[in-house]
Amino acid sequence: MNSHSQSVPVVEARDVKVSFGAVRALAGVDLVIRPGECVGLVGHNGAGKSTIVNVINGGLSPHEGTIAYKGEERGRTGIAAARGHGIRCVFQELSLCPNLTVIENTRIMHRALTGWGWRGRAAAAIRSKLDEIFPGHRIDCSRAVGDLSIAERQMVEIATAFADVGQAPKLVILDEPTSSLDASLAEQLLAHVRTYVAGGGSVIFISHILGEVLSTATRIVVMKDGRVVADRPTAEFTQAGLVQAMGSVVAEKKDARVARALTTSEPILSLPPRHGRGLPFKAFRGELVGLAGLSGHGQTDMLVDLYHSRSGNWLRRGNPQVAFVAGDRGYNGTFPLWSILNNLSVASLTDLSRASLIDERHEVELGEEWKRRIAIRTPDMENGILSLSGGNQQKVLFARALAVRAPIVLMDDPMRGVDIGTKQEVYDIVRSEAENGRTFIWYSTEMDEICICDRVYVFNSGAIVAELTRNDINEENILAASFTEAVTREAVA
Ligand SMILES: Nc1ncnc2c1ncn2[C@@H]1O[C@H](COP(=O)(O)OP(=O)(O)OP(=O)(O)O)[C@@H](O)[C@H]1O
Repeated sequence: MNSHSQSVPVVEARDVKVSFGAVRALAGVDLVIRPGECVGLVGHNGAGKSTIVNVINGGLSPHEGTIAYKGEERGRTGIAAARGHGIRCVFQELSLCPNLTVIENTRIMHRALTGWGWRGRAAAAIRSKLDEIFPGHRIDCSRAVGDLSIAERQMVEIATAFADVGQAPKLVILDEPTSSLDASLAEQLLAHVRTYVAGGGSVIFISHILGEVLSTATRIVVMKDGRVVADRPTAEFTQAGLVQAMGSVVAEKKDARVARALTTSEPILSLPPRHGRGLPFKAFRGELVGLAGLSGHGQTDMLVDLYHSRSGNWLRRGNPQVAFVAGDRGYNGTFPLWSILNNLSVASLTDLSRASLIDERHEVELGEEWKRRIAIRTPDMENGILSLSGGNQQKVLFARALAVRAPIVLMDDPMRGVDIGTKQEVYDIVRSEAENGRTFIWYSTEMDEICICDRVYVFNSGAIVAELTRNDINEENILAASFTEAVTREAVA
Protein backbone atom coordinates (compact mmCIF):
# COMPACT_ATOMS: atom_id res chain seq x y z
CA MET A 1 0.00 0.00 0.00
CA ASN A 2 1.59 3.35 -0.94
CA SER A 3 1.61 6.38 1.33
CA HIS A 4 -1.08 8.15 -0.71
CA SER A 5 -3.64 5.40 -0.21
CA GLN A 6 -4.18 6.37 3.44
CA SER A 7 -4.95 10.01 2.68
CA VAL A 8 -8.27 11.82 2.24
CA PRO A 9 -10.02 10.65 -0.93
CA VAL A 10 -10.11 13.05 -3.88
CA VAL A 11 -13.66 11.87 -4.46
CA GLU A 12 -15.98 9.43 -2.75
CA ALA A 13 -19.19 8.17 -4.37
CA ARG A 14 -21.49 6.20 -2.07
CA ASP A 15 -24.46 4.07 -3.11
CA VAL A 16 -25.03 6.16 -6.24
CA LYS A 17 -28.19 5.36 -8.24
CA VAL A 18 -29.09 6.87 -11.60
CA SER A 19 -31.94 5.91 -13.95
CA PHE A 20 -32.81 7.07 -17.45
CA GLY A 21 -36.51 6.37 -17.72
CA ALA A 22 -36.90 2.62 -17.38
CA VAL A 23 -33.15 2.00 -17.71
CA ARG A 24 -31.32 1.72 -14.40
CA ALA A 25 -27.82 2.86 -15.38
CA LEU A 26 -26.40 2.77 -11.82
CA ALA A 27 -27.93 0.53 -9.20
CA GLY A 28 -25.96 1.62 -6.09
CA VAL A 29 -22.29 2.23 -6.92
CA ASP A 30 -19.49 2.89 -4.42
CA LEU A 31 -16.28 4.34 -5.86
CA VAL A 32 -13.51 5.96 -3.84
CA ILE A 33 -10.47 7.54 -5.51
CA ARG A 34 -7.42 8.48 -3.46
CA PRO A 35 -4.36 10.59 -4.35
CA GLY A 36 -1.66 8.65 -6.22
CA GLU A 37 -4.04 6.05 -7.68
CA CYS A 38 -4.79 5.11 -11.27
CA VAL A 39 -8.09 3.25 -11.07
CA GLY A 40 -8.89 1.16 -14.14
CA LEU A 41 -12.65 1.06 -14.74
CA VAL A 42 -13.76 -1.81 -16.95
CA GLY A 43 -17.04 -3.49 -17.90
CA HIS A 44 -19.24 -4.42 -20.85
CA ASN A 45 -20.86 -1.81 -23.11
CA GLY A 46 -23.64 -0.19 -21.11
CA ALA A 47 -22.27 -1.35 -17.72
CA GLY A 48 -22.48 2.22 -16.37
CA LYS A 49 -18.85 3.42 -16.58
CA SER A 50 -19.53 6.73 -18.36
CA THR A 51 -22.52 7.37 -16.10
CA ILE A 52 -20.55 7.04 -12.85
CA VAL A 53 -17.75 9.27 -14.15
CA ASN A 54 -20.36 11.83 -15.25
CA VAL A 55 -21.64 11.86 -11.68
CA ILE A 56 -18.10 12.34 -10.35
CA ASN A 57 -17.50 15.05 -12.94
CA GLY A 58 -20.60 16.89 -11.74
CA GLY A 59 -22.43 16.56 -15.07
CA LEU A 60 -25.14 14.33 -13.60
CA SER A 61 -26.78 14.49 -10.16
CA PRO A 62 -27.31 11.11 -8.54
CA HIS A 63 -30.98 10.26 -8.00
CA GLU A 64 -29.93 8.56 -4.77
CA GLY A 65 -26.63 8.32 -2.92
CA THR A 66 -23.92 10.88 -2.19
CA ILE A 67 -20.83 12.33 -3.75
CA ALA A 68 -18.13 13.98 -1.65
CA TYR A 69 -14.96 15.77 -2.80
CA LYS A 70 -11.96 15.77 -0.43
CA GLY A 71 -14.08 14.25 2.32
CA GLU A 72 -16.55 17.18 2.46
CA GLU A 73 -19.85 15.32 2.66
CA ARG A 74 -22.05 18.37 2.54
CA GLY A 75 -19.95 20.34 0.06
CA ARG A 76 -21.19 21.77 -3.23
CA THR A 77 -21.69 19.44 -6.18
CA GLY A 78 -22.10 20.07 -9.92
CA ILE A 79 -19.66 20.78 -12.74
CA ALA A 80 -18.22 24.01 -11.29
CA ALA A 81 -17.70 22.41 -7.88
CA ALA A 82 -16.01 19.37 -9.45
CA ARG A 83 -13.70 21.60 -11.51
CA GLY A 84 -12.98 23.65 -8.41
CA HIS A 85 -11.78 20.43 -6.73
CA GLY A 86 -9.43 19.75 -9.64
CA ILE A 87 -11.54 17.12 -11.44
CA ARG A 88 -10.92 17.06 -15.22
CA CYS A 89 -12.58 14.78 -17.74
CA VAL A 90 -11.63 13.61 -21.22
CA PHE A 91 -14.91 12.46 -22.70
CA GLN A 92 -15.51 9.48 -24.95
CA GLU A 93 -17.40 11.76 -27.34
CA LEU A 94 -14.79 14.41 -27.99
CA SER A 95 -16.06 17.75 -26.81
CA LEU A 96 -13.91 20.41 -28.48
CA CYS A 97 -15.46 23.19 -30.62
CA PRO A 98 -14.51 22.32 -34.19
CA ASN A 99 -14.66 25.87 -35.56
CA LEU A 100 -12.24 27.28 -32.96
CA THR A 101 -8.48 26.84 -32.91
CA VAL A 102 -6.67 24.58 -30.46
CA ILE A 103 -5.57 27.70 -28.55
CA GLU A 104 -9.13 29.08 -28.37
CA ASN A 105 -10.43 25.72 -27.15
CA THR A 106 -7.79 25.79 -24.41
CA ARG A 107 -9.13 29.17 -23.33
CA ILE A 108 -12.68 27.78 -23.10
CA MET A 109 -11.61 24.95 -20.81
CA HIS A 110 -9.40 27.14 -18.63
CA ARG A 111 -11.14 30.27 -17.50
CA ALA A 112 -8.01 31.51 -15.76
CA LEU A 113 -6.72 32.42 -19.22
CA THR A 114 -8.25 35.89 -19.24
CA GLY A 115 -7.04 39.43 -19.75
CA TRP A 116 -4.29 40.86 -21.86
CA GLY A 117 -2.02 38.27 -23.46
CA TRP A 118 -4.34 35.27 -22.81
CA ARG A 119 -3.70 33.94 -26.31
CA GLY A 120 0.05 33.72 -25.76
CA ARG A 121 -0.40 32.07 -22.36
CA ALA A 122 -2.93 29.59 -23.74
CA ALA A 123 -0.58 28.73 -26.62
CA ALA A 124 2.34 28.18 -24.26
CA ALA A 125 0.25 26.02 -21.88
CA ILE A 126 -1.19 23.70 -24.50
CA ARG A 127 2.05 23.42 -26.52
CA SER A 128 4.14 22.52 -23.51
CA LYS A 129 1.60 19.92 -22.34
CA LEU A 130 1.39 18.35 -25.81
CA ASP A 131 5.21 18.27 -25.96
CA GLU A 132 5.36 16.66 -22.52
CA ILE A 133 2.76 13.94 -23.16
CA PHE A 134 3.25 13.32 -26.89
CA PRO A 135 6.86 14.26 -27.70
CA GLY A 136 7.34 14.61 -31.45
CA HIS A 137 3.67 15.44 -32.15
CA ARG A 138 3.13 17.72 -35.13
CA ILE A 139 -0.02 19.56 -34.04
CA ASP A 140 -0.18 23.20 -35.08
CA CYS A 141 -2.09 24.85 -32.22
CA SER A 142 -3.20 27.78 -34.38
CA ARG A 143 -5.29 25.43 -36.58
CA ALA A 144 -9.04 24.96 -36.23
CA VAL A 145 -9.86 21.77 -34.35
CA GLY A 146 -12.19 20.67 -37.16
CA ASP A 147 -9.13 20.39 -39.47
CA LEU A 148 -7.36 17.92 -37.17
CA SER A 149 -7.58 14.13 -37.43
CA ILE A 150 -9.57 12.28 -34.77
CA ALA A 151 -6.30 11.14 -33.13
CA GLU A 152 -5.00 14.72 -32.99
CA ARG A 153 -8.27 15.92 -31.48
CA GLN A 154 -8.02 13.25 -28.84
CA MET A 155 -4.42 14.31 -28.08
CA VAL A 156 -5.55 17.94 -27.68
CA GLU A 157 -8.39 16.92 -25.33
CA ILE A 158 -5.96 14.91 -23.21
CA ALA A 159 -3.35 17.68 -23.07
CA THR A 160 -6.05 20.24 -22.18
CA ALA A 161 -7.20 18.08 -19.27
CA PHE A 162 -3.70 17.67 -17.85
CA ALA A 163 -2.74 21.35 -18.41
CA ASP A 164 -1.90 23.22 -15.24
CA VAL A 165 -3.43 26.67 -15.75
CA GLY A 166 -4.21 28.52 -12.56
CA GLN A 167 -4.97 25.28 -10.74
CA ALA A 168 -3.30 21.88 -11.05
CA PRO A 169 -5.61 18.96 -11.88
CA LYS A 170 -6.10 16.50 -8.99
CA LEU A 171 -8.10 13.77 -10.74
CA VAL A 172 -8.11 13.28 -14.51
CA ILE A 173 -10.85 11.01 -15.86
CA LEU A 174 -9.89 9.40 -19.15
CA ASP A 175 -12.90 7.75 -20.85
CA GLU A 176 -11.42 5.48 -23.54
CA PRO A 177 -8.55 7.87 -24.22
CA THR A 178 -6.62 5.53 -26.52
CA SER A 179 -9.53 4.45 -28.72
CA SER A 180 -8.35 6.68 -31.59
CA LEU A 181 -4.62 6.55 -30.89
CA ASP A 182 -2.20 4.16 -32.53
CA ALA A 183 0.05 1.95 -30.42
CA SER A 184 2.95 4.39 -30.12
CA LEU A 185 0.77 7.38 -29.13
CA ALA A 186 -1.13 5.19 -26.68
CA GLU A 187 2.16 4.12 -25.07
CA GLN A 188 3.23 7.78 -24.72
CA LEU A 189 -0.04 8.53 -22.91
CA LEU A 190 0.23 5.51 -20.62
CA ALA A 191 3.79 6.48 -19.68
CA HIS A 192 2.54 9.97 -18.82
CA VAL A 193 -0.26 8.56 -16.68
CA ARG A 194 2.22 6.44 -14.71
CA THR A 195 4.47 9.44 -14.07
CA TYR A 196 1.53 11.65 -13.10
CA VAL A 197 0.22 9.08 -10.64
CA ALA A 198 3.67 8.46 -9.16
CA GLY A 199 3.77 12.20 -8.42
CA GLY A 200 0.54 12.01 -6.38
CA GLY A 201 -2.06 12.76 -9.08
CA SER A 202 -5.12 10.52 -9.57
CA VAL A 203 -6.56 9.04 -12.74
CA ILE A 204 -9.70 7.08 -13.60
CA PHE A 205 -8.83 5.12 -16.71
CA ILE A 206 -11.67 3.55 -18.71
CA SER A 207 -10.66 1.21 -21.50
CA HIS A 208 -11.78 -1.93 -23.29
CA ILE A 209 -8.14 -2.77 -24.06
CA LEU A 210 -7.45 -4.84 -20.98
CA GLY A 211 -3.69 -5.03 -21.52
CA GLU A 212 -3.49 -1.23 -21.14
CA VAL A 213 -5.49 -1.33 -17.94
CA LEU A 214 -3.38 -4.13 -16.47
CA SER A 215 -0.14 -2.33 -17.33
CA THR A 216 -1.16 1.11 -16.06
CA ALA A 217 -3.78 0.93 -13.31
CA THR A 218 -2.82 0.50 -9.66
CA ARG A 219 -6.33 -0.78 -8.82
CA ILE A 220 -9.10 -2.16 -11.03
CA VAL A 221 -12.83 -1.73 -10.55
CA VAL A 222 -15.09 -3.98 -12.63
CA MET A 223 -18.67 -2.90 -13.36
CA LYS A 224 -21.54 -5.03 -14.58
CA ASP A 225 -25.16 -3.98 -15.17
CA GLY A 226 -24.87 -0.79 -13.11
CA ARG A 227 -23.01 -2.32 -10.15
CA VAL A 228 -19.40 -2.76 -9.01
CA VAL A 229 -18.68 -6.50 -9.07
CA ALA A 230 -14.95 -6.44 -8.26
CA ASP A 231 -12.56 -3.86 -6.77
CA ARG A 232 -9.01 -5.08 -6.15
CA PRO A 233 -5.35 -4.08 -6.65
CA THR A 234 -4.21 -4.75 -10.22
CA ALA A 235 -1.68 -7.36 -9.09
CA GLU A 236 -4.60 -9.61 -8.08
CA PHE A 237 -6.01 -9.73 -11.62
CA THR A 238 -4.98 -11.61 -14.72
CA GLN A 239 -6.45 -10.88 -18.14
CA ALA A 240 -8.56 -14.03 -17.96
CA GLY A 241 -9.73 -13.20 -14.43
CA LEU A 242 -10.72 -9.73 -15.54
CA VAL A 243 -12.74 -11.01 -18.48
CA GLN A 244 -14.45 -13.49 -16.19
CA ALA A 245 -15.30 -10.77 -13.66
CA MET A 246 -16.84 -8.70 -16.47
CA GLY A 247 -19.13 -11.61 -17.28
CA SER A 248 -17.83 -11.98 -20.82
CA VAL A 249 -17.02 -15.30 -22.29
CA VAL A 250 -14.13 -15.01 -24.66
CA ALA A 251 -13.38 -17.92 -26.89
CA GLU A 252 -9.84 -19.25 -26.93
CA LYS A 253 -7.74 -17.19 -29.26
CA LYS A 254 -7.90 -19.20 -32.44
CA ASP A 255 -5.88 -18.53 -35.52
CA ALA A 256 -8.57 -16.41 -36.97
CA ARG A 257 -7.11 -16.40 -40.41
CA VAL A 258 -9.15 -18.88 -42.32
CA ALA A 259 -7.04 -21.20 -44.39
CA ARG A 260 -8.55 -19.84 -47.56
CA ALA A 261 -6.41 -20.02 -50.65
CA LEU A 262 -6.07 -16.43 -51.69
CA THR A 263 -7.76 -16.27 -55.00
CA THR A 264 -5.71 -15.81 -58.08
CA SER A 265 -8.56 -14.30 -60.06
CA GLU A 266 -8.90 -10.59 -60.83
CA PRO A 267 -8.93 -8.30 -57.81
CA ILE A 268 -12.34 -6.92 -56.87
CA LEU A 269 -10.69 -3.61 -55.94
CA SER A 270 -7.44 -2.03 -57.00
CA LEU A 271 -5.77 1.36 -56.78
CA PRO A 272 -2.46 2.64 -58.13
CA PRO A 273 0.24 3.81 -55.68
CA ARG A 274 -1.07 6.65 -53.51
CA HIS A 275 0.21 10.07 -54.67
CA GLY A 276 2.52 8.26 -57.07
CA ARG A 277 4.57 6.81 -54.18
CA GLY A 278 4.87 3.39 -52.58
CA LEU A 279 2.95 0.24 -53.50
CA PRO A 280 -0.39 -0.26 -55.28
CA PHE A 281 -3.46 -1.60 -53.45
CA LYS A 282 -5.55 -4.62 -54.35
CA ALA A 283 -8.16 -6.78 -52.67
CA PHE A 284 -9.76 -10.06 -53.76
CA ARG A 285 -13.22 -11.44 -53.25
CA GLY A 286 -13.67 -12.94 -49.77
CA GLU A 287 -10.56 -11.32 -48.32
CA LEU A 288 -10.08 -9.53 -45.01
CA VAL A 289 -7.65 -6.75 -45.87
CA GLY A 290 -6.11 -4.76 -42.99
CA LEU A 291 -4.84 -1.19 -43.21
CA ALA A 292 -2.17 -0.58 -40.59
CA GLY A 293 0.48 1.97 -39.66
CA LEU A 294 0.52 4.98 -37.39
CA SER A 295 -2.82 6.76 -37.22
CA GLY A 296 -3.51 9.59 -39.64
CA HIS A 297 -1.10 8.34 -42.32
CA GLY A 298 -3.64 8.10 -45.11
CA GLN A 299 -5.70 5.02 -44.22
CA THR A 300 -9.03 6.84 -43.86
CA ASP A 301 -8.37 8.92 -47.00
CA MET A 302 -7.92 5.73 -49.00
CA LEU A 303 -11.14 4.26 -47.60
CA VAL A 304 -12.99 7.41 -48.65
CA ASP A 305 -11.46 7.21 -52.17
CA LEU A 306 -12.45 3.54 -52.43
CA TYR A 307 -15.97 4.44 -51.31
CA HIS A 308 -16.33 7.16 -53.92
CA SER A 309 -14.92 4.92 -56.63
CA ARG A 310 -17.56 2.23 -55.97
CA SER A 311 -20.61 3.98 -54.52
CA GLY A 312 -21.94 5.31 -57.85
CA ASN A 313 -25.04 7.44 -58.00
CA TRP A 314 -27.08 7.16 -54.81
CA LEU A 315 -30.27 7.88 -56.73
CA ARG A 316 -29.76 4.72 -58.78
CA ARG A 317 -31.92 1.88 -57.51
CA GLY A 318 -30.50 -1.52 -56.72
CA ASN A 319 -28.12 -2.87 -54.14
CA PRO A 320 -25.19 -0.69 -53.14
CA GLN A 321 -21.76 -1.99 -54.13
CA VAL A 322 -20.08 -0.78 -51.01
CA ALA A 323 -20.90 -0.14 -47.36
CA PHE A 324 -18.91 2.10 -45.00
CA VAL A 325 -18.58 1.81 -41.23
CA ALA A 326 -17.54 5.23 -39.93
CA GLY A 327 -15.08 5.35 -37.06
CA ASP A 328 -15.79 8.92 -36.03
CA ARG A 329 -19.41 8.30 -35.14
CA GLY A 330 -20.11 11.82 -33.87
CA TYR A 331 -18.86 13.45 -37.07
CA ASN A 332 -20.05 11.15 -39.80
CA GLY A 333 -21.71 8.11 -38.29
CA THR A 334 -24.89 8.60 -36.28
CA PHE A 335 -27.97 10.68 -37.06
CA PRO A 336 -28.33 12.10 -33.54
CA LEU A 337 -32.05 12.96 -33.74
CA TRP A 338 -33.12 9.60 -35.15
CA SER A 339 -34.14 6.40 -33.38
CA ILE A 340 -31.81 3.41 -33.02
CA LEU A 341 -33.90 1.54 -35.59
CA ASN A 342 -33.80 4.31 -38.19
CA ASN A 343 -30.05 4.70 -37.71
CA LEU A 344 -29.66 0.99 -38.40
CA SER A 345 -32.05 0.67 -41.35
CA VAL A 346 -31.14 3.84 -43.25
CA ALA A 347 -28.71 2.06 -45.57
CA SER A 348 -31.15 -0.79 -46.29
CA LEU A 349 -34.11 1.27 -47.51
CA THR A 350 -33.94 -0.24 -51.00
CA ASP A 351 -34.33 -3.72 -49.54
CA LEU A 352 -37.05 -2.59 -47.13
CA SER A 353 -39.21 -0.75 -49.66
CA ARG A 354 -42.33 -2.01 -51.42
CA ALA A 355 -43.85 0.22 -54.09
CA SER A 356 -41.69 3.13 -52.87
CA LEU A 357 -43.00 2.78 -49.31
CA ILE A 358 -40.98 1.44 -46.40
CA ASP A 359 -42.31 -1.90 -45.16
CA GLU A 360 -42.29 -1.12 -41.43
CA ARG A 361 -42.84 -4.70 -40.29
CA HIS A 362 -39.81 -5.76 -42.28
CA GLU A 363 -37.82 -2.87 -40.81
CA VAL A 364 -38.72 -3.87 -37.24
CA GLU A 365 -37.68 -7.47 -37.98
CA LEU A 366 -34.34 -6.26 -39.29
CA GLY A 367 -33.84 -4.25 -36.08
CA GLU A 368 -34.72 -7.21 -33.85
CA GLU A 369 -32.40 -9.53 -35.79
CA TRP A 370 -29.39 -7.23 -35.33
CA LYS A 371 -30.28 -6.38 -31.75
CA ARG A 372 -30.02 -10.09 -31.02
CA ARG A 373 -26.98 -10.82 -33.20
CA ILE A 374 -24.67 -8.23 -31.67
CA ALA A 375 -26.45 -7.61 -28.37
CA ILE A 376 -27.49 -3.97 -28.73
CA ARG A 377 -28.42 -3.11 -25.14
CA THR A 378 -31.70 -1.22 -25.24
CA PRO A 379 -35.24 -1.92 -24.04
CA ASP A 380 -36.67 -0.48 -27.27
CA MET A 381 -35.16 0.04 -30.75
CA GLU A 382 -37.47 3.08 -31.14
CA ASN A 383 -35.46 4.94 -28.45
CA GLY A 384 -33.17 7.73 -29.64
CA ILE A 385 -29.67 6.67 -30.72
CA LEU A 386 -28.10 8.93 -28.07
CA SER A 387 -29.80 6.88 -25.35
CA LEU A 388 -27.26 4.14 -26.09
CA SER A 389 -23.83 3.90 -24.49
CA GLY A 390 -20.93 4.76 -26.82
CA GLY A 391 -20.03 1.16 -27.59
CA ASN A 392 -23.63 0.26 -28.34
CA GLN A 393 -23.89 3.19 -30.79
CA GLN A 394 -20.83 1.81 -32.55
CA LYS A 395 -22.52 -1.60 -32.80
CA VAL A 396 -25.48 0.03 -34.56
CA LEU A 397 -23.17 1.55 -37.18
CA PHE A 398 -21.61 -1.83 -37.71
CA ALA A 399 -25.00 -3.49 -38.08
CA ARG A 400 -26.03 -0.77 -40.55
CA ALA A 401 -23.17 -1.70 -42.87
CA LEU A 402 -23.55 -5.47 -42.53
CA ALA A 403 -27.32 -5.36 -43.02
CA VAL A 404 -26.93 -4.15 -46.59
CA ARG A 405 -25.90 -6.77 -49.08
CA ALA A 406 -22.96 -4.81 -50.50
CA PRO A 407 -20.11 -7.15 -51.51
CA ILE A 408 -17.48 -4.71 -50.21
CA VAL A 409 -17.43 -3.37 -46.66
CA LEU A 410 -15.06 -0.55 -45.74
CA MET A 411 -14.37 -0.16 -42.02
CA ASP A 412 -12.71 2.89 -40.50
CA ASP A 413 -11.50 1.57 -37.14
CA PRO A 414 -15.05 0.50 -36.28
CA MET A 415 -14.40 -1.34 -33.00
CA ARG A 416 -13.55 1.79 -31.00
CA GLY A 417 -15.17 1.42 -27.61
CA VAL A 418 -16.72 -1.99 -28.25
CA ASP A 419 -16.35 -4.43 -25.35
CA ILE A 420 -14.22 -7.55 -25.57
CA GLY A 421 -17.09 -10.06 -25.64
CA THR A 422 -18.90 -8.26 -28.47
CA LYS A 423 -15.66 -7.84 -30.40
CA GLN A 424 -15.23 -11.61 -30.55
CA GLU A 425 -18.79 -11.99 -31.83
CA VAL A 426 -18.23 -9.33 -34.46
CA TYR A 427 -14.97 -10.98 -35.59
CA ASP A 428 -16.89 -14.22 -36.05
CA ILE A 429 -19.54 -12.43 -38.12
CA VAL A 430 -16.86 -10.76 -40.27
CA ARG A 431 -15.08 -14.07 -40.83
CA SER A 432 -18.21 -15.94 -41.83
CA GLU A 433 -19.31 -13.10 -44.14
CA ALA A 434 -15.84 -13.18 -45.75
CA GLU A 435 -16.16 -16.92 -46.26
CA ASN A 436 -19.42 -16.22 -48.05
CA GLY A 437 -17.55 -13.96 -50.47
CA ARG A 438 -17.74 -10.47 -49.00
CA THR A 439 -14.56 -8.39 -48.97
CA PHE A 440 -13.64 -6.32 -45.90
CA ILE A 441 -11.16 -3.46 -45.99
CA TRP A 442 -10.42 -2.79 -42.36
CA TYR A 443 -8.45 0.10 -40.94
CA SER A 444 -7.69 -0.63 -37.31
CA THR A 445 -5.53 0.91 -34.59
CA GLU A 446 -5.59 -2.39 -32.70
CA MET A 447 -2.84 -4.88 -33.48
CA ASP A 448 -5.02 -7.89 -32.59
CA GLU A 449 -7.49 -6.94 -35.31
CA ILE A 450 -4.81 -6.34 -37.93
CA CYS A 451 -3.32 -9.73 -37.14
CA ILE A 452 -6.52 -11.59 -38.08
CA CYS A 453 -6.47 -10.20 -41.64
CA ASP A 454 -5.45 -12.17 -44.73
CA ARG A 455 -3.46 -9.31 -46.24
CA VAL A 456 -2.17 -6.14 -44.60
CA TYR A 457 -1.06 -2.85 -46.11
CA VAL A 458 1.10 -0.66 -43.89
CA PHE A 459 0.80 3.10 -44.44
CA ASN A 460 3.30 5.84 -43.85
CA SER A 461 3.00 9.52 -44.86
CA GLY A 462 0.02 8.86 -47.12
CA ALA A 463 1.61 5.96 -49.05
CA ILE A 464 1.58 2.18 -48.74
CA VAL A 465 5.08 1.17 -47.66
CA ALA A 466 4.61 -2.57 -47.14
CA GLU A 467 2.30 -5.43 -48.10
CA LEU A 468 2.23 -8.40 -45.72
CA THR A 469 0.42 -11.69 -46.11
CA ARG A 470 -0.19 -14.74 -43.96
CA ASN A 471 2.64 -15.62 -41.59
CA ASP A 472 4.40 -12.30 -42.21
CA ILE A 473 1.54 -10.47 -40.50
CA ASN A 474 2.82 -9.82 -36.99
CA GLU A 475 3.42 -6.87 -34.71
CA GLU A 476 7.16 -6.78 -35.32
CA ASN A 477 6.86 -6.55 -39.12
CA ILE A 478 4.04 -4.00 -38.94
CA LEU A 479 5.93 -1.72 -36.56
CA ALA A 480 9.11 -2.01 -38.62
CA ALA A 481 7.21 -1.06 -41.78
CA SER A 482 5.40 1.80 -40.02
CA PHE A 483 8.68 3.65 -39.72
CA THR A 484 10.05 2.72 -43.14
CA GLU A 485 9.57 6.00 -44.92
CA ALA A 486 11.07 8.07 -42.15
CA VAL A 487 14.27 6.03 -42.54
CA THR A 488 14.23 6.48 -46.32
CA ARG A 489 13.84 10.23 -45.96
CA GLU A 490 16.81 10.42 -43.62
CA ALA A 491 18.84 8.37 -46.05
CA VAL A 492 17.90 10.75 -48.89
CA ALA A 493 18.74 13.78 -46.74
N1 LIG B 1 -29.00 9.91 -21.95
C1 LIG B 1 -29.40 8.64 -21.79
N2 LIG B 1 -30.69 8.28 -22.00
C2 LIG B 1 -31.10 7.01 -21.81
N3 LIG B 1 -30.30 5.99 -21.43
C3 LIG B 1 -29.00 6.29 -21.22
C4 LIG B 1 -28.48 7.61 -21.39
N4 LIG B 1 -27.15 7.59 -21.10
C5 LIG B 1 -26.85 6.31 -20.78
N5 LIG B 1 -27.96 5.54 -20.84
C6 LIG B 1 -28.04 4.09 -20.55
O1 LIG B 1 -27.39 3.85 -19.32
C7 LIG B 1 -26.67 2.62 -19.37
C8 LIG B 1 -25.22 2.87 -18.96
O2 LIG B 1 -24.58 3.60 -20.00
P1 LIG B 1 -23.06 4.07 -19.93
O3 LIG B 1 -22.84 5.03 -21.06
O4 LIG B 1 -22.75 4.53 -18.55
O5 LIG B 1 -22.30 2.68 -20.22
P2 LIG B 1 -20.73 2.42 -20.42
O6 LIG B 1 -20.34 1.37 -19.43
O7 LIG B 1 -19.98 3.70 -20.38
O8 LIG B 1 -20.72 1.77 -21.87
P3 LIG B 1 -19.63 1.89 -23.09
O9 LIG B 1 -18.52 0.96 -22.75
O10 LIG B 1 -20.39 1.42 -24.27
O11 LIG B 1 -19.21 3.33 -23.18
C9 LIG B 1 -26.84 2.07 -20.78
O12 LIG B 1 -27.86 1.10 -20.74
C10 LIG B 1 -27.29 3.27 -21.59
O13 LIG B 1 -28.11 2.86 -22.66
